[in-house]
Amino acid sequence: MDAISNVPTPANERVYSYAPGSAERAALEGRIKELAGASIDLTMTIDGRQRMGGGAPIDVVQPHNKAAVLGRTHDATAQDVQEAIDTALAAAPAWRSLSFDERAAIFLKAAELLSGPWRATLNAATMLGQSKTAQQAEIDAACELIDFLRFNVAYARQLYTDQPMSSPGVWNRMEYRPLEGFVLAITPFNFTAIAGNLPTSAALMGNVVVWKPSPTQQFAAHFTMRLLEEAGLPPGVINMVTGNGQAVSEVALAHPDLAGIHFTGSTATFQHLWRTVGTNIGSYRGYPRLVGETGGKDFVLAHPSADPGVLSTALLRGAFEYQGQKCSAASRAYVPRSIWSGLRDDFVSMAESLTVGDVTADLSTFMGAVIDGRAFAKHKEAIDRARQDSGVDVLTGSYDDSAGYFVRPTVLEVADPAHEVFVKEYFGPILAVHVYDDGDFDAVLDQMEGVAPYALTGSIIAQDRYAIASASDRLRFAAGNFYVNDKPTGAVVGQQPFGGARASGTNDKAGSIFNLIRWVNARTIKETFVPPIITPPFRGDIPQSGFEQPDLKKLGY
Ligand SMILES: NC(=O)c1ccc[n+]([C@@H]2O[C@H](COP(=O)([O-])OP(=O)(O)OC[C@H]3O[C@@H](n4cnc5c(N)ncnc54)[C@H](O)[C@@H]3O)[C@@H](O)[C@H]2O)c1
Ligand SMILES: N[C@@H](CCC=O)C(=O)O
Repeated sequence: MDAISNVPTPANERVYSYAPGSAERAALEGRIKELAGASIDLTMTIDGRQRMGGGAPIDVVQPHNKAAVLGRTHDATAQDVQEAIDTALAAAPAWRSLSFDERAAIFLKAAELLSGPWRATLNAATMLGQSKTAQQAEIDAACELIDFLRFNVAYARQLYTDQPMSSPGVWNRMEYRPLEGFVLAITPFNFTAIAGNLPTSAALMGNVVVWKPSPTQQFAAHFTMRLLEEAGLPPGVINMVTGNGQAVSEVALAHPDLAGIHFTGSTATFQHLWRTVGTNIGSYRGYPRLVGETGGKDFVLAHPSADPGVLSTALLRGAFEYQGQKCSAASRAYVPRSIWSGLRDDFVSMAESLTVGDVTADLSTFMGAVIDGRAFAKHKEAIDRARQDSGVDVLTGSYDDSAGYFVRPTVLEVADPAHEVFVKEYFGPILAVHVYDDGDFDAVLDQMEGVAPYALTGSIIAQDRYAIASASDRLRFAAGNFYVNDKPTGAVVGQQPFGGARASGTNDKAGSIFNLIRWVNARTIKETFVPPIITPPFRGDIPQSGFEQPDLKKLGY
C-alpha cells in the first residue's frame, strides 16, 4: 500500500475487577474448570506445525496443587532446535519483505483477540500454571500483554519516522532493517506478558524468532502461540521449542546466524548465555544483540517522615503479591526505629492475615504457591537458615509443600545491613527489614545503595521533600525504576518503561522504543540527485556539486 498510515493510538487496557457476580468472573471460572481437566500435549510449534519435542518428558502441574497435571511437554533435542532455526531462516525473506502495516496488523489483532474472546483463556492458564490470583493474572496475561502488543506498534512507527536531515540536492534516508539471522527469545516463568512480548517485539520489527518459554510457564505459552496463530501470524515466523533449554544453548548459541538474544530470567542464566556468545564471537555473521532483563534485590527505603500507612501498604503489596515472584518485588526494607516501633506488630499481623492457597478454587485468595519444588526448596532453606541465625529475628514465616508449594509471607528483622538477606535474590515471599536509628538516614542510604549487585527497582517513602530529593539523587544508579511513595512493583507499559542496570540487565526498557531499536539494524541511504562530474581536462578543482550549467550543445541546441 502506497501510504504512510497512522497506527491506532494506544491506551492502557482496562483492568477488570472480577467482582463476584460479574460476567468476566463467570467466564474466567468456566475456563478454569475446562482447562484444569484438559491435560493437553504442550507441543513445540515449528513452521506452524505442532509436535512434541524429542527429549525427556516434563509434567506441567498446578503449583498450588502439585498432583494436578495440566499437560505434558518434552525437552527439545538438538535436532528440534536445528529444525526451528532452519524454519525461521527460511521464513525470513517473505516476513521481512512484508510491509510494516501488514506485520503490525497481526499483533494489533492479537491484542484485540486477547482483550475479548481470548482473555479468559490466557488468564485461566496463567492462574492454573503459574499460581497467579485473578487480579495478578489480569494485570499480566491480559492487560500487560495487550499493552505490549499495542504500544510496540506505535513505538515502531515512531522509530521508522525518525529520519536524518537532508541537504539541498540530496535525500538522506534511514532504513530500519531487521537483523540478519534469527532472534532467540528465552522467557521466564513469572510473566505471561513478558513471555509473549519477547518473541513478538522482535517479530514486529521484521525478525524471525526461535522462542523457548520456561517449562513452568509452558501452559500459558501454549495458548499464547495459538492466539498468535489465530491473529494470522504466518508459519515459521515464531517457532516455539520447549523444555529446559540445554539443547537451545548448545545449538542456537553456536549457530552462525544467531542475530540476537531477547532474554528475561535470572542473572546467572543471562551471564551463561553472554559468556557462551563471547566464547563463540568469531563464528557469527555479525555481533549478536544481547538484551537481557534479569534479577533484582529491590528496596523500600523509609525516611523518618514517612507515612506509616503508605509504608506498610507498599511493603505488603510489594513483597507478597504473586508470592514475591516479581523481579520488582520488595525484598529488603530500611525502616527508621521511630516508625518501626509503632508499626511492627500491626505489620506482622497483617502479613499473617494474608490468605495463601489454591488461587483457582477461591478467587479471593491473596497468594498462591511458589512456582515449583526447586523454588520451594530454596525458600525453605533460606527460612531454616534464618531461624538458626542468631543475627536474624524471624517475625513470621512458614512453609508447607504437602499439597502445593506454599511459602507464607516471611518477615525477617536483621541488624546487620550487609547480611546475605539484603544481598541475595531469593525470588519468593521473603522480606528482610533493617531497622535504623532515625539520625542514621544518610549512612543507611550510602550503605544500601551498593550492598546488592542489582539495580532494578526501589522506592523511597517520605513526606520530607529534601529527603526525597536526596534519596532520588544518591540512588540514581541503584534502580532502573524508582518510585516515590509507592510500591516498587506494577510498572505499566507506556507509563513506566521497565528495566534495571548493574546485574539486573541491559536496561533496554521492555515495551518502549529503546527495546525495539535493538531489533533493527539501520541502513543509511544517501541519494544525490545531480551528482558532480569531473570533466577532462582535469584542472585540479573538484566540483562540489552538479549544479553547473548543462552543456546545451550536447543536448542538441
Ligand atoms: N528484570 C526483569 O524484567 C525480569 C522480569 C521477570 C523475571 N526476571 C528474573 O527472572 C528470574 C526468574 O525467572 P526464571 O526462574 O524463569 O529464570 P531462569 O533464569 O531460571 O530461566 C529463564 C529462562 O531461561 C531458560 N534457561 C535456563 N537455563 C538455560 C540454558 N542453559 N540455556 C537456555 N535456556 C536456559 C529457562 O528454561 C527459562 O526459559 C528472577 O531472577 C527474576 O528476577 C527479571
Ligand atoms: N514489570 C513488572 C515486573 C516484571 C518482573 O517480573 C513490575 O513492574 O512489577
